[in-house]
Amino acid sequence: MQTLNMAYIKRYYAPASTGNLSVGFDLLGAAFEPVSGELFGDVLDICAEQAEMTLAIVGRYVHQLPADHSDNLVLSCFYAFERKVGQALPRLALRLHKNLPVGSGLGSSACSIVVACYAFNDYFNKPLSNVELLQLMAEAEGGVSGSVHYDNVAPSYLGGLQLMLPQSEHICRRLPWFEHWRVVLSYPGTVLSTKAARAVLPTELSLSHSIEFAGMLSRFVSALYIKDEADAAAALQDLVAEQARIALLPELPQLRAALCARGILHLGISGAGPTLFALCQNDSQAEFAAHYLSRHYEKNQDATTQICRLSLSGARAL
Ligand SMILES: Nc1ncnc2c1ncn2[C@@H]1O[C@H](COP(=O)(O)OP(=O)(O)OP(=O)(O)O)[C@@H](O)[C@H]1O
Ligand SMILES: N[C@@H](CCO)C(=O)O
Repeated sequence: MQTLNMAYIKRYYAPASTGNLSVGFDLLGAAFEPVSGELFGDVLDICAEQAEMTLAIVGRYVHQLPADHSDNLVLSCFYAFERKVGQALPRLALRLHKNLPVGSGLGSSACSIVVACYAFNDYFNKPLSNVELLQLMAEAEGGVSGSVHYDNVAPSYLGGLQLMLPQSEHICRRLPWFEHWRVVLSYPGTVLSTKAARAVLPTELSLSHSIEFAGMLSRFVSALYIKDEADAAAALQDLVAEQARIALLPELPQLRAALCARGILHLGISGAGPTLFALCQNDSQAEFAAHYLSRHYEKNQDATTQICRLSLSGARAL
């Protein structure tokens, strides 16, 4: 209990992230931060070195986490980090500010994993390289969702819009982005586990479908590089997950039609959902989308809608 009010030695932050970005199932992800400057991501305080590991949890979404803190990803990341480093590390008093809702499609588990691994590596003088750290994060994320995918951990750690590069030693690469784009993230307040949302996915894609998927992702990436905003927006088509997941988010088509009728570029599923992301060309569109989604998509007191820009820096010490 004492850690709840303890001063901290170091404080770390990792931002929310949107996996898939509609067009890049498991291969594309972006980190976002509210334009208001609010910290919409988890914060981890290292409060003291001591004989045993302890974790206190505070923050808006603490009630969505298991009551038994020994199950918390922050602690499992500490032991996984210690194993990867290969030497016994001093035990810490930790405090997690759980600012992201769990099972939301905002990369909540990834965010806790990223902030924890980043914090331990920084605090213990960087024994792991960027790539080793990213692999550790992805393994931890795989343990939660049932499959190793980097599309939340990579952007939350490195910032920006990240494209995964299968079989490359680089793991992922940052893509260009339109600086004036705003993304409205709307979380309805209901929980959807990533495992459950993955269970409904098709296990195979036909040849023609695979080519269409690869083609649409290529169209999006090339449009970003040549700065063709209209073509990039037109390529935001989910040809893998949306059809299978629509039964879990039945309001999406109607909400999308209403927002796109106002010139908003796209409304898609953030990660596995239920959060939706609206891609907007400017602040006034973003304000409209935020107002509309707050009114028509939020369902309870856990809900939140945030107007965001791309998080350029990702995880960091505060
Ligand atoms: N610090 C933590 N943050 C988030 N989830 C945690 C944490 N510690 C343990 N968990 C558990 O990990 C699981 C996270 O589930 P899940 O992957 O569905 O959520 P999510 O990461 O919020 O989803 P998404 O990636 O779609 O945003 C839950 O069972 C949750 O109780
Ligand atoms: N790419 C993952 C993201 C989970 O947030 C999925 O859609 O299942």
